[in-house]
Amino acid sequence: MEETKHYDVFVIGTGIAGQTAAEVCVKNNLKVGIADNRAFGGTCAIRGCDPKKILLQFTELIHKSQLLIGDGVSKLPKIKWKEVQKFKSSFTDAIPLSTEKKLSNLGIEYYHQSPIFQNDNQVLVEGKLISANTFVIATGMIPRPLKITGNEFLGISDDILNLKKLPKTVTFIGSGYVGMEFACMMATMGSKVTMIEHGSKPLKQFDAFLVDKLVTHLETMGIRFIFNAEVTSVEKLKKNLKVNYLLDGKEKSIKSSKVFNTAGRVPSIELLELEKAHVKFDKSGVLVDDFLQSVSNPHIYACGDVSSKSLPLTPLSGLQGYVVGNNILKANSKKFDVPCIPSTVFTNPKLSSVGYSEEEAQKRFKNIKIYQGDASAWYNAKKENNPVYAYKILVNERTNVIVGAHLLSSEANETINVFSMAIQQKMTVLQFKKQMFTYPSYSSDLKSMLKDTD
Ligand SMILES: Cc1cc2nc3c(=O)[nH]c(=O)nc-3n(C[C@H](O)[C@H](O)[C@H](O)COP(=O)(O)OP(=O)(O)OC[C@H]3O[C@@H](n4cnc5c(N)ncnc54)[C@H](O)[C@@H]3O)c2cc1C
Ligand SMILES: NC(=O)c1ccc[n+]([C@@H]2O[C@H](COP(=O)([O-])OP(=O)(O)OC[C@H]3O[C@@H](n4cnc5c(N)ncnc54)[C@H](O)[C@@H]3O)[C@@H](O)[C@H]2O)c1
Repeated sequence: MEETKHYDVFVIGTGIAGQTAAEVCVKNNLKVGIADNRAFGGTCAIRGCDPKKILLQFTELIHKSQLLIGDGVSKLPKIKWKEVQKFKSSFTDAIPLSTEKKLSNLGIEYYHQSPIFQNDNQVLVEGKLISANTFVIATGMIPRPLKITGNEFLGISDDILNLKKLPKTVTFIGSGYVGMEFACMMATMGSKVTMIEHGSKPLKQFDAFLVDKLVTHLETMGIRFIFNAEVTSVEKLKKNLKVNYLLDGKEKSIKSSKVFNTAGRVPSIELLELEKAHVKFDKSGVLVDDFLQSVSNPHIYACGDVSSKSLPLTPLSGLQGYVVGNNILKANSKKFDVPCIPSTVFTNPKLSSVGYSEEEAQKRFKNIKIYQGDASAWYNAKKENNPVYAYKILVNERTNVIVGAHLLSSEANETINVFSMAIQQKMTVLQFKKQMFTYPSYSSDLKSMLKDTD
């Protein structure tokens, strides 16, 4: 007979969503347990946003220097990749232990295994049968395995982040956020990069006018894009990997020393045996209602990337963890309203977006006004010799309220936050133009983007 244990709340997953939900509950005197089957700390801190940005700051240094060669820069900085990796590891290596310490100090008991549901309110973990009044599923997402021969030769984003040296040639299958960011990083560092995408363009969620400009720029950096292609298999050769694909019905192939699967991520639910707990799920994740409670089992909530109501972004996962914690404490008192959430693809230049896309705004409002332009001749871009700078701002014509902003620039990840606040505050163009910004700065350009041209 297994040892049994009971918790008020048992959380599965120690990423931002799971940690936030657990913390809210334990700070309100509930008995909380948590489990993770990998090192504690989650994707963002160990295998995602944070280590990625550490690596990218070095490639950004190279990119900025490349643009200024002959105008004051005579030689590109020499990046020692081994040292870069060591620096990055000094952040990531510390996360698991500090997370365990934090959980322990809060009085949360933890387990290092994937729990397996036994029934509606019991799991088996580390040989213990654990019951809880409420379970929180916060297991995030994992790369979607490609069902092709040779899938085992493909690397994933974890492998890219830990590369000991940069490959001379590299192919990415899939050109979403992950593929585009790492392709840009490696191309800047001198790798010959090919992107194979089954759609007709990359970054489908982003504004086409800006995506086209980004792609054109990345092509001038040497990245080769192959669109509308279906990868059929990957073969291991003596030195290289060979990717076979179909393009316009013709069989083609490309060789490179590394190939990465960047074709999207799927909810990490396979090991949990959710069927035994009557938890409904589909390809979007655990099906939840507006309170982030399972639609089929009231003992269970889901938050973060794994919930059907998430957009896989760190700030949203944290917010969902907070909502779940509060709904456990105060019987479904907080609905999860999708906030106005900005997002950035960290390429060079960066592509950022907040609020409605042009297509969404067209559907939602009778008339919209579009402020769109190429700002590469503006001072900010020119002082960097940066050939790419563009924008599209959407305004509800009836009310003059700003409803969407899309930016492509070296500082778009910061300036998009200004538009995010404006949209949340339902600012009109006039109110926005009354704001004062520092000069010279990319923020000071934002008002100029809202100038009437006629
Ligand atoms: C390469 C990369 C770069 C990214 N960059 C950004 C960025 O710049 N900005 C941004 O906003 N977002 C970024 N994201 C997305 C962001 O990392 C996620 O949205 C966020 O980490 C999700 O948090 P979470 O808590 O929901 O899940 P996670 O952080 O993934 O945590 C889930 C935890 O559950 C554990 N787990 C999984 N299955 C089980 C199981 N069966 N049993 C027990 N434990 C389990 C995992 O080990 C993990 O620790 C990036 C993602 C990747 C992959
Ligand atoms: N900067 C950020 O905020 C950031 C960075 C990385 C990831 N993320 C989050 O993680 C999520 C996952 O990112 P991702 O890049 O893994 O997925 P994604 O869904 O953004 O992109 C996957 C791409 O692969 C393509 N694809 C799918 N199957 C394919 C196939 N068989 N062959 C060729 N191409 C194929 C898709 O058409 C798409 O363009 C994102 O939605 C994002 O929310 C965010």
